[in-house]
Amino acid sequence: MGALKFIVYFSRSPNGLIVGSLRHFLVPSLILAFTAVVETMGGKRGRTQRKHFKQNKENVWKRNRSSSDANTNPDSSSTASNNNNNHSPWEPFTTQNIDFDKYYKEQGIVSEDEWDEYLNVLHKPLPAAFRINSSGQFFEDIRSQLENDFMKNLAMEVTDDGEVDAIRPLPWYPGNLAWHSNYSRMQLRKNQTLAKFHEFLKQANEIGNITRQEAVSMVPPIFLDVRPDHFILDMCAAPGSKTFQLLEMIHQSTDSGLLPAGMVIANDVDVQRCNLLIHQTKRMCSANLIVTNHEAQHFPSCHVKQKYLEKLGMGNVEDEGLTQLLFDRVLCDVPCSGDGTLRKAPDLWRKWNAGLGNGVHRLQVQIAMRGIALLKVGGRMVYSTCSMNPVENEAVVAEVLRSYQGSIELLDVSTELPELVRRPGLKKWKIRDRGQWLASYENVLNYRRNAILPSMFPSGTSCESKMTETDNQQEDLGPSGDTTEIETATDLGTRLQNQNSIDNEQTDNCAAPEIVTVEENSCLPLERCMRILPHDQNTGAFFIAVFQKLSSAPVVLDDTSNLNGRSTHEDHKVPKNLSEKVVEGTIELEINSSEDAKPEQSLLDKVNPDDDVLNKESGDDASKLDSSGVVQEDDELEVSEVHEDGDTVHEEERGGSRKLPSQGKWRGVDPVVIFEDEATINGIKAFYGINESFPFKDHLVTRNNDAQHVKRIYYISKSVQDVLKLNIRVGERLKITSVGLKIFERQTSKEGTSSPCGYRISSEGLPLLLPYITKQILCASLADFKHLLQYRSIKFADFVDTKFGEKASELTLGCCVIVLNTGVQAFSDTIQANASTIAIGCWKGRTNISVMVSSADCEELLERLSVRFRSDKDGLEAKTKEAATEVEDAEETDKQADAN
Ligand SMILES: C[S@@+](CC[C@H](N)C(=O)[O-])C[C@H]1O[C@@H](n2cnc3c(N)ncnc32)[C@H](O)[C@@H]1O
Repeated sequence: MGALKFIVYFSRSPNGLIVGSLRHFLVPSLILAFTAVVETMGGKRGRTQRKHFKQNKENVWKRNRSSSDANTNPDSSSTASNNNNNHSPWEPFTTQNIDFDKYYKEQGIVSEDEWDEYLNVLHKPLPAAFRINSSGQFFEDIRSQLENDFMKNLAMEVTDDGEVDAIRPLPWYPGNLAWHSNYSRMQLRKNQTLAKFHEFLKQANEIGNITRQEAVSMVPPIFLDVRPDHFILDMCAAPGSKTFQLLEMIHQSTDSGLLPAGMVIANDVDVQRCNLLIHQTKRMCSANLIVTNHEAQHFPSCHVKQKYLEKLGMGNVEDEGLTQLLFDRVLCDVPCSGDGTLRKAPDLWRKWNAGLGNGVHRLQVQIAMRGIALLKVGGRMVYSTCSMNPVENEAVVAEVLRSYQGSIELLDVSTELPELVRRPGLKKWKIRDRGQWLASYENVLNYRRNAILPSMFPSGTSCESKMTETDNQQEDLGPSGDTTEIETATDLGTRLQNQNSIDNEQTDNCAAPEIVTVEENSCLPLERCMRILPHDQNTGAFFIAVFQKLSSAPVVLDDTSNLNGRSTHEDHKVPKNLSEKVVEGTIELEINSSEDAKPEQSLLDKVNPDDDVLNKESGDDASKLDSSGVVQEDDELEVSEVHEDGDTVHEEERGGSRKLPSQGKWRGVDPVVIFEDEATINGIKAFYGINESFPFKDHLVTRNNDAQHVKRIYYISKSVQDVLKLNIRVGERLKITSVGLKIFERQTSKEGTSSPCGYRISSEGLPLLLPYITKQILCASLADFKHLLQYRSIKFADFVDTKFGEKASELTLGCCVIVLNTGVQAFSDTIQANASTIAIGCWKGRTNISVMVSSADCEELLERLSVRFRSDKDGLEAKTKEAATEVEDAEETDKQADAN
């Protein structure tokens, strides 16, 4: 059965990094085609990505120190024994982990009689899944090809496991737009039909017509309930599969040439992963996207206060555009231990231990808190992880609910997406630390209180409050009255002794609690959370919780917060209970950021005289916390408009309307500069005959201050423009790594320099501009259009339609657009483009027309055309001929009219 194989796995490691591992092992036959993401991206991947993957490559067979060290860590001791002592690198990797089994059995993640099935499925490779890009021009064709061709033709092709219907739509995903495929790579190559399917997947993925994505990972954006006018923040966005989904959602129903009113900010802390994100989302061609690079828990506030505007004599907030950056939707897909991806990343079996989840809990809470703070009242936030662990899931949700009590609600979404099988969140769980079970915070030894936090436990209470509670109301221990004693003080003493010997560490400062420890049970409605488990519908695992913000929450920051097991360091200041001191208004968590604000001169210096103040402010956000820990509302960003001497600056004093200056303060990040070089813009407009209704002003940006040497010009939507303007106003708090859609590119070829226009239209920008172009645009017959895609360059005289060849020769030297005549269009010079218009960017040279589209794009487009037009091929050609005759007749009539 097995065959010796080299398999390259790319998987999400616990911290969210993509880990590539070259494995040398006996394949039990089911190695999924999609697992080797590299295969599809390989040849085309940019330098940055290759470097990134290379750096993370790890041979899971190589015995490293951590596996031999595992004996010293009680939580991974059995993992080490699982690896056994035979150091042969040829042995299949382990998919067993006794600690894992113990941990999840104890948590009651599934009932006892389900356990074997659960584990059995968890050990199987993950079926591949992909989504059709619903905002793509060909999405209906692709869906119908899957439904009518592949699904039917492959109906007889059972998988190696005997699975029938190995490709099928995911029943819970709207509109048959997401699919499951369970063929192994070997199978995909076995016969022609499967090979064709494989080729289809590779090609469509590369172009962006489909996106490979784990089925369960598609769920969180659906629960966000996105509308095209929403401002959305994706807090931990890389590598960007969910960002892509969010962009699809806002673009879905937008007409050709128009942009939605909403926008997405996709953020990730890791610069290299931001590059993956940019690469991934580039396929979406969106002018409504900003990619930022911040720690999500410190994502900046961008807020210019109303009363400050009043102070400046600018009372009308409407006139000032956006004055605060809050979001209608926030996706909080946090870094996690990742054990929900075990089927895709089996190397995790070896690495898994309970400490992984404990280690990320604090960060997860901080990110989720920040997400809520940045949410508009009435807005939704989805919190999700690809982990099954309650400490990363229910415990985080509970802590957020406790901190924002009353001002947020955990939504019951049980009626949404009814076909998705999911389980309610847990109400009780335990914490495992260093080989010991802890049912309550009072079990935590003093010296472990830096790592094990009160918020990890179902009650969420610290020792002191717990003691007060137990003293006062022993009987009131949870809504169900579950007071099961699981450990007595004597047991605990014995356990502490055991732990002491296990850890071989001093226990001088151990707490010696004398209270009875009871199993905790959360009184919060955590059953509204959703846990998707692998054996329910043959997927990976995921956890999802949906919050709604009910009111602008008052908040107190307090050093003794539940997250502060360790110290009173500023970084750990997070909202605590809201019952004490409060401040009105939106929560502003201004926590000391480790990010680097560059105090360098930039274009901003010339425009904004307050730069020194701004730098000071963004470098020292923690100064906003007063001694009591209360956020000082008055400080909030108002200094962005105040001189150091305290004088306010009026807009007029700066010389009228303020320009959008560059983003120049972040080290290593190119500035975002509004491109307003009139001569160049007018030249572009005139060359392509771009209709005046196309909005240019303040919609073009570059990453280069020097207008004369701009290589790429990007287009931004009005929503993105508003955010950029606000960002300038607040002192460039957002560190923007990518923004907008590449619309024009400087000509670099020899011939390009002799064209009257120095810029060509990029493929990404063409769909947006198409309805507005009136010059340098021609309509070609299907035959000529296909020839162009096939041969990539055709001499004027060699076009099938000689008239088209003549017209092409009359175009001005430079970039041009060739539109496919689908029969409805007459061969005239006025082309009425709409969402269904198929067009490509070309180059009109001295003797020929050449396409300016990658060969992969050409191949995919050819494939799309052959699928779309195969059924009515004859009809189309007849229509084309008819249209050509009509035009000829019209021209003849014109000529006669002219002659008369
Ligand atoms: C689970 S992955 C996100 C997957 C992504 N949402 C998607 O669907 O493609 C977690 C991401 O969080 C990022 N991350 C880790 N710590 C972070 C932090 N403090 N702030 C922002 N991002 C962080 C990691 O770099 C990683 O890309």
